[in-house]
Amino acid sequence: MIVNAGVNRISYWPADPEISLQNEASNPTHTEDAKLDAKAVERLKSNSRARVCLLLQPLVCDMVQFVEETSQKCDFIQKIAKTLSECNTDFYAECRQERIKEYESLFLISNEEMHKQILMTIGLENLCENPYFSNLRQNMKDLVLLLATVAASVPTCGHFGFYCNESQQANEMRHQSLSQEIARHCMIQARLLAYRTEDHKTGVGAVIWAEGKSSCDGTGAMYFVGCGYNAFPVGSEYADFPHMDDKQKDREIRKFRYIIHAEQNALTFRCQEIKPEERSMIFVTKCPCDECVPLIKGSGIKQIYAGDVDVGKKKADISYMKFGELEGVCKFTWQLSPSHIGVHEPTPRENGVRKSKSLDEQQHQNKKLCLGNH
Ligand SMILES: O=c1ccn([C@H]2C[C@H](O)[C@@H](COP(=O)(O)OP(=O)(O)OP(=O)(O)O)O2)c(=O)[nH]1
Repeated sequence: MIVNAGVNRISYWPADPEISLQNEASNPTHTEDAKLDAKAVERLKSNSRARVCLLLQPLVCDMVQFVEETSQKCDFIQKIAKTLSECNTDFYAECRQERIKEYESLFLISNEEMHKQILMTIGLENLCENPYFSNLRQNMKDLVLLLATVAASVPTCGHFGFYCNESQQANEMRHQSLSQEIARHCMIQARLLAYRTEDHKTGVGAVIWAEGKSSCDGTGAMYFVGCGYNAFPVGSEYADFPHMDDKQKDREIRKFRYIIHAEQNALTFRCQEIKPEERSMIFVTKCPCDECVPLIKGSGIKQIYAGDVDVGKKKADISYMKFGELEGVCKFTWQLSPSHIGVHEPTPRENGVRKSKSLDEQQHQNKKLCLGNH
C-alpha cells in the first residue's frame, strides 16, 4: 500500500520483528507473531525500489545535546523544578537515565551476534558486514537516546500530571480524562514534533487524537486525527519569509505575522474529520493563544491538554488571555496532582480502552489477515 501510494522513501525502526524473534525460545505464541512481522518487513523490502528501503538515518551533529538542553528548559520540567527545588535539583537527569535504560532494554538487542542472526533471518544479511552493522547499531543507539531525552521532559515525577483546575472538576467527571500515561505519551509526540519548528526561538507541537466507538489494531479505541508545528506556510522556500535574528527590534512582530501556529497547522492539515459525537483531544506543548483557542473550540475538539505557562499574558503581537476563560472544552494543564484534595486519576486504560487478552489475539489475527496466504 505504501509503495503503491507513491511514497519514495521510508525510514523505519528495524527492531520490532527482531526483538520479537529474540523471544523465540521463551515464548512460542510470540514466535508465531514475530514470524508474521518478519515476513511483513521482508515483503516491504522486496516490493521496494532501491531508494524506498532506507533503514535509519544518522542524526545531525549535536542534535542530542540540543534536545537535552531544550528539554531541560521546557515548561513541564521547569514547573516541577520550582516545586522540587529544595529536595532534588537534578531530577531531570535521573528521569532521563531511567528512560534511557527502559528504552534500551525495549528497543536494542544487546548481544551483537544475536542481532546479526536476526538480521539474517529477516533477509537483511547485507547489513551484517561492517561498517554497515556498526553504523546501524550506532544510529539505533543515538535515536533511542534522543527519544528517551524527549520522553523524560514530560516525566512521571513529583505527582505532576495533566489535571483540570478545581472549578472544572465537575466537568472533568462528565468528560472523563485520559490516563496520565496516555496523556504523557501524546504530549511527548507533540514535543517531538516541536523540534521541526521554523521559529528559531520557540518550537510548538500539536497532536490531535480521537476516541472511536470500537477498538482497532495497535492503538485501541484511540485514532490519530492530525498533527502540526509552528512553521512558515507549507511549500514556502527558504528566504520566502524573513528569518530574523535576536537582535532585530521588530523581530517578534514580523515573525508572528508569517508563522502558522502548531494548532492551526494540525487542524488545517488533519487527515480525519472531527466527529461531534466522539471524544477528540488536542495536545499542545504550550498554552494555546487567543487566535487558536476559538479555532480549537469551533472545530469541535472536546479536550485540550497543554501547558499554561503564558496564560493571561499579552505580548507584542500575540496574547494568551482566552485560554483561562474558555468554557465548553475541558482543559487539562500540567500541574501538581489535586489527589491531595480528593480527586483520583481515572482507572488506567491503554490507549483509551482497558487492555484485555483478546486485544493481543485480535492484533495477531489482523496481522495474519494483512499477510493473507503469502
Ligand atoms: O497557540 C500558539 C501560540 C504560539 N505559537 C507559536 C507561534 C510562535 O512561533 C511562537 C511564539 O511563542 P511565544 O509567544 O511564547 O513567544 P516567544 O517567541 O517564546 O517569545 P517570548 O520571549 O516573548 O516568550 O509560538 C503556536 O504555535 N501556538
